[in-house]
Amino acid sequence: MNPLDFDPQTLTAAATTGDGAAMHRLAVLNAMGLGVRQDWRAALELLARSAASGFAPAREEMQLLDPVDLARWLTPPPPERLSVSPAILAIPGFVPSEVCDWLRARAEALTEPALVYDRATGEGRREGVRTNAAAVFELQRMSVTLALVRERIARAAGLPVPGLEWTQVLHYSVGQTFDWHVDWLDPALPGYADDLARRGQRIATCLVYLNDDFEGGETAFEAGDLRHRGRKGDALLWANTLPNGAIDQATRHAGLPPTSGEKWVLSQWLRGRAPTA
Ligand SMILES: O=C(O)CCC(=O)C(=O)O
Ligand SMILES: [Fe+2]
Repeated sequence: MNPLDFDPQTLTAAATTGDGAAMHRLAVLNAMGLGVRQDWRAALELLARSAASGFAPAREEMQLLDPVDLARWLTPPPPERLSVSPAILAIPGFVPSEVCDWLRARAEALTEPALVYDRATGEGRREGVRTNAAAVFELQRMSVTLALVRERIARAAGLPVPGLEWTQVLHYSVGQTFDWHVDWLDPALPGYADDLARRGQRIATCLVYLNDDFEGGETAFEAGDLRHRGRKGDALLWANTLPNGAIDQATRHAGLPPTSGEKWVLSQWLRGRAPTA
């Protein structure tokens, strides 16, 4: 199977001949509604068939999700409001602990440590000012499990799944930080014009804390001097825009550096709509 091939027809043909990798890829497309109409039942059926064919990644996901409680995945737990303006919600118990571990392990395999080349020693060393490292889960790396997490995030935010950017998992070692920033794209900057026209604004951000065995490392908001650190599996969801659609200047925030241990967090940026071609 061509690693770049995500054409549903090609995949369906391959799946008919018993190709487990094609079945898994089709499961992902059905879960995301990408190139096909979104169909969670079909996605889970394809995942089961792929696992039964012996395709190892599908078997792993089946084991992880077993038994898949679809209704539960599709119903996010009730949020707690941390702030009205900016609008920030905490959602405890958003992702099961074993799924957090799995996502972290997959990110760990992908994340390049944030090293800079030290001319004196010729070795890589950590640089304090360098931002945290990130693993991007683009389509090639997508799984039914991550599609379930993304679906749950979209539902919690009340925004469409096709508007979700590729999910990232961020990693912070002691002292590493995601410095003060906003997640909305500045409409005043010409460099963002094309992207804004095609994809729309980043209306919301959702974080899922994948571990909590570290000190420091809070998510901090300038407004109200808010600092938040969820437990493993908890989500933090906030709006980057005001109800009238304008960017919310009060959403400046940072990922503060852990003072001991390391922090793993899933970061999901959400647009308000599917991209135009
Ligand atoms: O790690 C954090 O707490 C903040 C992450 C963040 O700001 C982002 O992903 O946009
Ligand atoms: Fe951010």
